[in-house]
Amino acid sequence: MSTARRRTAHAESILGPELHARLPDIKVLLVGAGGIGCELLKNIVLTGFGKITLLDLDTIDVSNLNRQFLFRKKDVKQSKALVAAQTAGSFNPNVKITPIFANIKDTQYDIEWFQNFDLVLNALDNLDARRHVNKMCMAANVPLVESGTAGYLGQVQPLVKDLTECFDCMPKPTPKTFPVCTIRSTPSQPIHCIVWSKSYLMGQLFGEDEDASGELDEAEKQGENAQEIATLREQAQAFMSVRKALRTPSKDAAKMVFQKIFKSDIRNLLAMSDMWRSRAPPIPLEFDAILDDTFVLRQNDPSNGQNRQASTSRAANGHSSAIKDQRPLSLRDNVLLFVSSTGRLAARLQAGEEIISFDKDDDDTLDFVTASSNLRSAAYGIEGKTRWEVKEMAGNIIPAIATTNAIVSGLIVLQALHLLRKSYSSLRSVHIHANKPSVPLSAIRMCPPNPSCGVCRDTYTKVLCDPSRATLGDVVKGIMGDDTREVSVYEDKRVLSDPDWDDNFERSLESLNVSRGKLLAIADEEGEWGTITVALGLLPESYAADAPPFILPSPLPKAPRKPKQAVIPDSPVKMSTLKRSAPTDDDVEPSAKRIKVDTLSSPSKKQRLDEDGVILMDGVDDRLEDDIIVID
Ligand SMILES: Nc1ncnc2c1ncn2[C@@H]1O[C@H](COP(=O)(O)OP(=O)(O)OP(=O)(O)O)[C@@H](O)[C@H]1O
Ligand SMILES: [Zn+2]
Repeated sequence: MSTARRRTAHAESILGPELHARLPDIKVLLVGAGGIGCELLKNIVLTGFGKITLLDLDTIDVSNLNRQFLFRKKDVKQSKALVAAQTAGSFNPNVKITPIFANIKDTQYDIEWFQNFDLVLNALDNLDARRHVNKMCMAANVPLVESGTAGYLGQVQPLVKDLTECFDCMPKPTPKTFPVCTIRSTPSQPIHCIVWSKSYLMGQLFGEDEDASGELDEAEKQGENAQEIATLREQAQAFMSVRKALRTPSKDAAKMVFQKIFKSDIRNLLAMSDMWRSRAPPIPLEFDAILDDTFVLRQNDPSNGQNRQASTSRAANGHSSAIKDQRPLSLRDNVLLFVSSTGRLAARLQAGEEIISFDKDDDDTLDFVTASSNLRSAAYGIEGKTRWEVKEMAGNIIPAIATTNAIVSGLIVLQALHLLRKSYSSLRSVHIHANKPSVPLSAIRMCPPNPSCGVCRDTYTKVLCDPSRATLGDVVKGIMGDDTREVSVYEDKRVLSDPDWDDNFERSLESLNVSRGKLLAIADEEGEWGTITVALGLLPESYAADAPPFILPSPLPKAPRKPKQAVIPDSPVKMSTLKRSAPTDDDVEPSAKRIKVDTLSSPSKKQRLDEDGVILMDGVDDRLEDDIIVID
């Protein structure tokens, strides 16, 4: 037996000769080369897949090395796709892995590009990219295996257009929320202070210069304490001056920010005596006294974690074995960290960075959030957290478990093989509970598509065009042909026209920022007929310059009549309940209302908070599970 034969003997006997012989020619796209992606790449290479395209936008971080076994320390800062392809390529001399170091959302990865593949495997970590790939696969009619893990939990879901539900068939659960005043003025847990610092304070100081009044008006409408809202409004005004200080070279900017946030704002809140009848009032912090070690926060207060830490921190500092990030921080440590991180962030603003938002891997922002959330906690008598803990909580991290990734990756291959065999009745959505030995796996039959899904029920078609010359009207009228129904046209969440407003019809697609890779949705105004979604591609190079600047599909697509109503059973665990994926503004039902705009404005603060998994004002009783923000 030759070496090559011996290498594949097991795979061949498991797969059967027919499928085994096909695998070298199957073109598979693997999106993501992280925890699942590395494991899955190894699996598909060893199974015998021969033509693999591996795409990932990121570079290798030291923190990936504990579970992304295709990477070594020497590879840190290199492209994940390139290194993974190189390492796994050596496992099988017959495999061709094409690595791509890019974002799957880049417009060159359009429907035509997706149609090059027989199968797509997702190994992503965020909802936005997952939804994008789902849409592209539905439009290109390429089967997709979706997957995700969160600690001990995992899920694998094969998705086939017209046969199974797609990733977007079911609305995603709303993120966990906190009422506005819990975040803004009455925190009771460390997480409230962390969310305040990460989502509110960072935005106020280092984010876009915008007005919080809309959000506060809304809070007032919802019946929140009017006096409290008025105070919050005053605070918002005062933020303007500290924002300015941070943007001009000054030694005292950090102290000025400190005085405003931890002294005057707290004093203002204290003035509202009725707020503190049933709650312990916060204590304003004294900058100089803390640095001199003369500040007494709360005497004999057992809940005062940070005073306790203050007394032990000297000892902890002295311990050479103490791990920096896990060291308890005293009040003084937090003030020093606040000053240094505010200084670093201010320097970045002055060097031209316009907006700085929290990123758990950006030390300056992590230090700032650690220090400011701990200082706020101290003022409210809440225990402090170490930098390590803040990173976990603010980064919404559930520790990744290599075993769960390995189980998921194995199951992805099994589902992929069912798809290639077209044994659709064998397809299963599989849920993994790796910490429940009695029922570690549950397999569920696939649900049919949700008839009112705004993604997989669309009729997809393609128009090739020169976006600088073709107009919106060319495409819409061309696709509608002699059909005279009233339609609205959308690109993502933008409304480009509706039956009473067709001003954009004369404009070129380019001027509307609609080009290759974008999708135009033509929706029936009455909602009786399905939506036609047009994928835009480029004209062939040989196309005559004097011919019309677009090529319409032939025959023209016809959307089916929409069913009256749809009731689809929910599946027990949704991919979206799996963590480690930040929700985006897309985190709404697919058919949710769209915004009528010519140019998209920047997201509001409210929206940014939503993206962080926090919606202001909802359910006062919402609680956190294990101090982790379950965000989607
Ligand atoms: N839009 C995208 N295009 C291409 N690759 C993406 C996109 N979004 C996410 N990814 C990749 O998907 C992979 C997901 O892997 P994983 O969940 O293990 O995340 P990680 O970044 O490696 O680890 P962690 O987030 O836990 O530090 C990452 O390598 C990430 O770069
Ligand atoms: Zn769907």
